[in-house]
Amino acid sequence: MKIGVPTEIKPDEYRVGLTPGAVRDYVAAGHRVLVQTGAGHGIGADDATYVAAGAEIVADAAAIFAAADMVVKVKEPQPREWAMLREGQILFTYLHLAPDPEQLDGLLASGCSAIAYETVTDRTGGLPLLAPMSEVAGRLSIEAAGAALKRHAGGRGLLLGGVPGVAPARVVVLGGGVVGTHAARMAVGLGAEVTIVDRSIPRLRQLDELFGGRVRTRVSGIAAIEEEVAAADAVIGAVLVVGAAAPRLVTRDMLKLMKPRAVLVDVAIDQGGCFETSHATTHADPTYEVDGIIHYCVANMPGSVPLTSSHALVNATLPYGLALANHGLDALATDPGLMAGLNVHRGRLTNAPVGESLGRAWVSPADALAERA
Ligand SMILES: NC(=O)C1=CN([C@@H]2O[C@H](COP(=O)(O)OP(=O)(O)OC[C@H]3O[C@@H](n4cnc5c(N)ncnc54)[C@H](O)[C@@H]3O)[C@@H](O)[C@H]2O)C=CC1
Ligand SMILES: CC(=O)C(=O)O
Ligand SMILES: [Mg+2]
Repeated sequence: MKIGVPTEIKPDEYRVGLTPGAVRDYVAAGHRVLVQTGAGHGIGADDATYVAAGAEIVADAAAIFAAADMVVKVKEPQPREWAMLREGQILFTYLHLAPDPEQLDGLLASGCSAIAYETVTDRTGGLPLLAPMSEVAGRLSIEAAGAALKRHAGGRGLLLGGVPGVAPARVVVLGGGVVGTHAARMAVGLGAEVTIVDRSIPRLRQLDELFGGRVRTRVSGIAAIEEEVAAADAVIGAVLVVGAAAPRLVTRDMLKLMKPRAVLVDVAIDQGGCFETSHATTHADPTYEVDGIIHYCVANMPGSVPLTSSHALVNATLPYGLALANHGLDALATDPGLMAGLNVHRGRLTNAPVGESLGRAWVSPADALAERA
């Protein structure tokens, strides 16, 4: 199979879909890998390094999309990329379709088969291709909160950990999954007072054990969220309902209860955001203010640490990518977790939560594959 790796074009996105190390594995398995010139710039891997790994360098994205049987990316395709996808081609990348009907229409019109990293599942129901970036984003979320809390940045002027004799900041984490756990770990490490809110009581039990009583835990609900948000200096939005638009847990009215210049970091913004007042921002201009509350809503947080992130992502995607390269879409039939990743196939939407979030018709991936092989 011909594997295409275009340069990422989302603003301030420095990750790359395949590292030179991963290229070696594809080439060793008998595949050709076409890499756009400069695609590895953000991780310090120049064209010569990719060539040494066995890749062929291609001048532009159009040539990659024209030649590749499978395009391997990081971020959701941008409008000029939808236009280059075609029938029979596999797209393997993050998609985050629930808040993005225009992208869905672009993918449906292309006829491609699009597999979303964020809906691939493993045997335990975990999200193996989302988890590494959630680890990164969870850790970064506390750095973002700490930066936004600084007075010159518009925040309350508070140090997350305080100092002896002065109370630390109160950090509330909504959602105790991968992002939430890694955010809590960083916040606890810095000495902040941390509360994790989740709708799953078994998950809260695990977190209580994991942190040895060093975090407070609360069951999610309107009253609990209102109380916690009112007391918080920083709130990290880290909830997920797989594939679906994020639940809007913090309403605009709740902002009025908050301390002036407190900070909201909406990591869940890639699924539409869990604060009513969230809209996506960029690394170049990451924050804005609503009713005196600072919002940070960067949808590609791991893109700012591409060396860590590209390697962590490719470590996880490589076995799945190789299975697709070796067997094409037949790889889905033998791995129900990879089947769950199929969001679009030859003009059909194949993910139920995306369909329900957007009010669109959908069919199961297996039915779509059987109907339109
Ligand atoms: N902005 C960015 O750059 C990045 C964003 N993300 C996003 O972060 C979000 C979280 O991802 P993960 O931690 O991997 O998901 P996860 O599935 O590991 O954890 C989500 C948690 O949210 C909880 N939850 C769901 N509904 C809830 C509710 N109503 N109240 C309280 N808790 C609720 C679940 O029980 C679960 O524990 C996702 O939207 C993901 O795409 C991940 C990486 C990078
Ligand atoms: C998961 C995601 O949105 C990212 O890594 O950018
Ligand atoms: Mg997006």
